[in-house]
Amino acid sequence: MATQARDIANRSLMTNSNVLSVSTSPTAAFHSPLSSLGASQLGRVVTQPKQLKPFDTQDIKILLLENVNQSGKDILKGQGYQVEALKSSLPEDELIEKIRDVHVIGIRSKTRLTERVLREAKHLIVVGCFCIGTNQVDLEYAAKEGIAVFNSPFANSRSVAELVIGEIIVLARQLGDRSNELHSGTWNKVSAKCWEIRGKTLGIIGYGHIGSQLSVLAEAMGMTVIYYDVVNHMALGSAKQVPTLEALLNGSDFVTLHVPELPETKNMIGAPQFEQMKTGSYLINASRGTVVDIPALINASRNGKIAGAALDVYPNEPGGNGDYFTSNLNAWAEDLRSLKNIILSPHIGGSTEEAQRSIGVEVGNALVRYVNSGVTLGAVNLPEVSLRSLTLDEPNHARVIYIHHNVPGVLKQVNKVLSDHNVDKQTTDSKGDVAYLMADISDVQPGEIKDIADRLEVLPSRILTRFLY
Ligand SMILES: NC(=O)C1=CN([C@@H]2O[C@H](COP(=O)(O)OP(=O)(O)OC[C@H]3O[C@@H](n4cnc5c(N)ncnc54)[C@H](O)[C@@H]3O)[C@@H](O)[C@H]2O)C=CC1
Ligand SMILES: O=C(O)CCC(=O)C(=O)O
Repeated sequence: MATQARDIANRSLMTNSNVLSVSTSPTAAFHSPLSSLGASQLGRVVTQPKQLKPFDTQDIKILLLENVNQSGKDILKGQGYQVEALKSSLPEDELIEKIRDVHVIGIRSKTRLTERVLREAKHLIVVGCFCIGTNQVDLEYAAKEGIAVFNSPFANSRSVAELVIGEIIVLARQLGDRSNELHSGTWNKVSAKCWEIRGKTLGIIGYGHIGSQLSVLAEAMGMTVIYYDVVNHMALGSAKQVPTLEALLNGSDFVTLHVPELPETKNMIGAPQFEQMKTGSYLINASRGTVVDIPALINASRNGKIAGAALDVYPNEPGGNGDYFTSNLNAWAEDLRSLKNIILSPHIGGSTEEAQRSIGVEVGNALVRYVNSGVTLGAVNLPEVSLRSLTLDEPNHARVIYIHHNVPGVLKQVNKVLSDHNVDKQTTDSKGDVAYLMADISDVQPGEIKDIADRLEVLPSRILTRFLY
């Protein structure tokens, strides 16, 4: 689909002055040392960002789902975009209705942007995943349609790692059960099968941003850390990489999963893997619900193979707060809820004020950069391409963005179209079958842009063309 309607130009190429909050206090903010210095103190010549036309920023329609943090909403509203923000996700048919109209959609982990949904998104140019995971988006299809996808690759990693540390202690001390008992009026003071975590072995599956952060925290609590990863990662502290999943399962008192949702990680922990775990060990899953075979976990808990588990993620998750977690959603839900020493949390690994605020700023800024200037730095499905901003000193310039099939001869054809003008700067890169070209051309009048657009439109390689001027 290559529609004229998705060719959005926009009024501003402004730089964003929001600061990224990585504070430990709810109110403090982190300022880059440079942000307190005026540009003149740095000896730079100040050039005003150029106001782009013909479209107003108010023409950009944005739909934010799943309670995106205020920091993200503020950045997008600050640009003058039309922002509609909903607290929960939407059922697929309602999503399709809404997505038809918007240029930008912001989601978290719940909203599935499948090919069926994206096919209807005739105006969509970019998706913001206000989270780490992007498994909920059909990235390949989006790229084929020229729709960029951004995420926040590590702003909530620390929050997940801290939750897991908490869960390790809560499981080792059966704290969830003791608390539930006392909430219902029963005093039950026990020490049998309650343990310190000092000296125990934590096995981390997936030693990426979260797994490695957790490794450091766990060692600080006196645990021994081993990890298994398909990639050979540098061990932090005294942690040791083990060669196989089986070696990790054999050697760990606590096993925790931090892998992405992939075909290879589906049911990565099932009946055979529970057999390989130590009797009386614990399993924690704060990655994706598809990674653990839950009926196998229920069996392993009932037959005493595992002494407890903590789950933050599920194959099917409710759409919003207040929805029920029952067998209507997952056939085994009631069995799971009835088990002893099982912590069930509603996908809150990344849900802290710090993480959500940082994600809002990071993804909000990425969306503004993409809409206003076409820069794809940080995109997960398109090549990462950047050009310095146009300024007021360059009044008759236009930026051409040409997303196209990665086939031979395209540059020659595009440059033929642009050849009546001076190409001041140009960059291009490809990722798989899709390539992204940006060019700033000078001495171009608004009337001439239509002509350039029309000529690019008909090139067979075209996926999507945008003009910013
Ligand atoms: N519960 C929650 O709220 C949150 C959950 N997550 C989930 O956690 C996952 C991990 O996050 P990050 O650490 O940031 O990801 P990451 O990409 O930094 O690390 C993932 C690691 O898993 C490894 N891996 C991939 N396939 C594997 C396999 N088959 N066997 C062993 N290792 C494998 C990779 O090599 C990589 O080192 C995310 O993909 C997301 O699904 C992320 C944030 C919050
Ligand atoms: O906070 C969310 O909704 C999703 C967290 C998560 O799973 C992620 O960041 O991948």
